[in-house]
Amino acid sequence: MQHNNVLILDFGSQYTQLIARRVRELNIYCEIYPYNKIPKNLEIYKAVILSGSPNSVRGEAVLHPELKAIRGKKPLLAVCYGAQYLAHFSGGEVAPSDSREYGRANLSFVKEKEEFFHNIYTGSQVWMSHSDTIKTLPENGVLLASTDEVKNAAFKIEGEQTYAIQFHPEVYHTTDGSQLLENFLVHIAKVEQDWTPKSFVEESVAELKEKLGNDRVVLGLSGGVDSSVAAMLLHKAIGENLYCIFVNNGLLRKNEFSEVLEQYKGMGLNVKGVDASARFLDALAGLSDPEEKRKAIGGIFIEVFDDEAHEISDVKWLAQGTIYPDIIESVSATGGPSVTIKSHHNVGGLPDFMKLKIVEPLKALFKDEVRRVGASMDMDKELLGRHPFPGPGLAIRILGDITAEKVRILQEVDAVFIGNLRKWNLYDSVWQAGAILLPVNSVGVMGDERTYEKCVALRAVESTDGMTADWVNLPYEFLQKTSNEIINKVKGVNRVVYDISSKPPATIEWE
Ligand SMILES: Nc1ncnc2c1ncn2[C@@H]1O[C@H](COP(=O)(O)OP(=O)(O)OP(=O)(O)O)[C@@H](O)[C@H]1O
Ligand SMILES: O=c1[nH]c(=O)c2[nH+]cn([C@@H]3O[C@H](COP(=O)(O)O)[C@@H](O)[C@H]3O)c2[nH]1
Ligand SMILES: NC(=O)CC[C@H](N)C(=O)O
Ligand SMILES: [Mg+2]
Repeated sequence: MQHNNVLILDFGSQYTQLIARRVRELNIYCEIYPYNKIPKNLEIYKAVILSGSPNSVRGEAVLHPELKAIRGKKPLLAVCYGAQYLAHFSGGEVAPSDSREYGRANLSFVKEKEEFFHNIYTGSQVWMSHSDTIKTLPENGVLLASTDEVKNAAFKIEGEQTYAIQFHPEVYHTTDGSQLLENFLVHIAKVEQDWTPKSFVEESVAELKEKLGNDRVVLGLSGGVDSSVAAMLLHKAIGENLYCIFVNNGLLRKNEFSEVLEQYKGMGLNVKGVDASARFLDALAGLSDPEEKRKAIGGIFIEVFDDEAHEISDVKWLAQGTIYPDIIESVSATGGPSVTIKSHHNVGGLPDFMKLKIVEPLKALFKDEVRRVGASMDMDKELLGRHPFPGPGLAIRILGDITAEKVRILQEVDAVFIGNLRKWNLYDSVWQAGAILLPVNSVGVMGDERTYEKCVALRAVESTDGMTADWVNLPYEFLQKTSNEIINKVKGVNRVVYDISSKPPATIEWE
């Protein structure tokens, strides 16, 4: 994209995505690349940021970026590991600090009249997370700020637009972090703040027109935010050549298939609803292992898509609502293999027999940006505010094997829970919510009779991107009413529990 573009080089810090978010919040476009996969077309980047890292510049696991084409040639901001790297390999010294420094600190010295610290003063709170410390500055280093514990908390290199900070401007607890990034990017590097949802729509539509021409495209539409926004963008670009397919996998929420189809009617999209519930339920029969269930569902999704694509003559492309976190998660900074926690049904590419090319118009956006892009196209607020819902649907919320009866029970429970969240005006303050059907029966007493029925768990989390999450402190009264209503209304359930686990160590979905 021909924007004022910022390059973030990732050394594996858990905060790299946050740097990108903070930069985007300044309406500046940026991209993350692994430190050892620096893009060749460097001319499009107006500034470069080096992230932190779990590695140490002193150990054998030091990560060496190739900075020849960057250092001294482009404005450069080095954070934590990045700062240590600049110090250690340019004539300074990095050593283990006497005590590890995690958490809050305050700037005790800030060099006056420095553009880098414009509007930031002594006392400003910063967030530290390091165990090495910069003992001496590199050649031509000029001290810009200190804390009580860390003398060399910020420095610049005389004669270059190179700045380095030991603390993390990207985390919320660094109070003036955004100001600092603005000082560097806008005031020093002169990057323009021209990246807005509206400009994104205009440019994407133009790019899609160019790329797709008169080709036909199929898109899996799920009723969720990502695929709906992707559909609107594509529709603007290629109109009737976009064929949307919404699959009823029999694992959707109660009435979701018909409601979502209805909702799409007003949007001018060309949507086909395909009821494949029997195929999915057949494929799932007898499976109770979470990964086996996920793989079976992924397989049927592909079969259904393939069948549908064959119905339309001359389809060339498959469009997907993939978003940025999906991409970043699959590239590891250090190139090492990361373990598979869950096989997402939509990740992993297409089998060879499907000869379609992939188009992913949202692959550079975070979820909240997708919502803003949707809003700038005047899409329905309710649709944009929908909680994420996993493609494998209720199958990963019914622990163990799946039967039509279990799906029915869970649909009813979920409908009461989500309905009540809406009634109590809690829906929008929760990032995602759902109910889980547990594979246990427990004893109860209803109308003087013994029952031996199912137990359900309710889960509601707050999060920004689903990578980490915490359970929501829902009002007791809400939980009480909801639990009552579920047990009274849903035959087969006699116990309700509330999940109070954060992610990590738990995940949002139970399977
Ligand atoms: N029932 C479905 N029918 C057709 N395609 C689907 C269905 N469920 C999921 N998909 C496809 O899988 C992709 C990934 O699903 P995912 O849930 O991550 O995104 P989403 O549904 O678009 O948005 P959200 O995260 O808000 O639920 C979707 O973008 C869509 O292309
Ligand atoms: O489209 C999807 N296909 C999947 O296979 C899948 N698995 C989990 N999720 C959603 O991802 C987010 C994180 O979920 P976990 O904490 O359970 O990994 C949560 O928002 C989950 O709902 C999925 N979405
Ligand atoms: N957050 C970081 O970048 C830490 C850098 C280095 N691993 C240290 O512990 O000092
Ligand atoms: Mg979804």
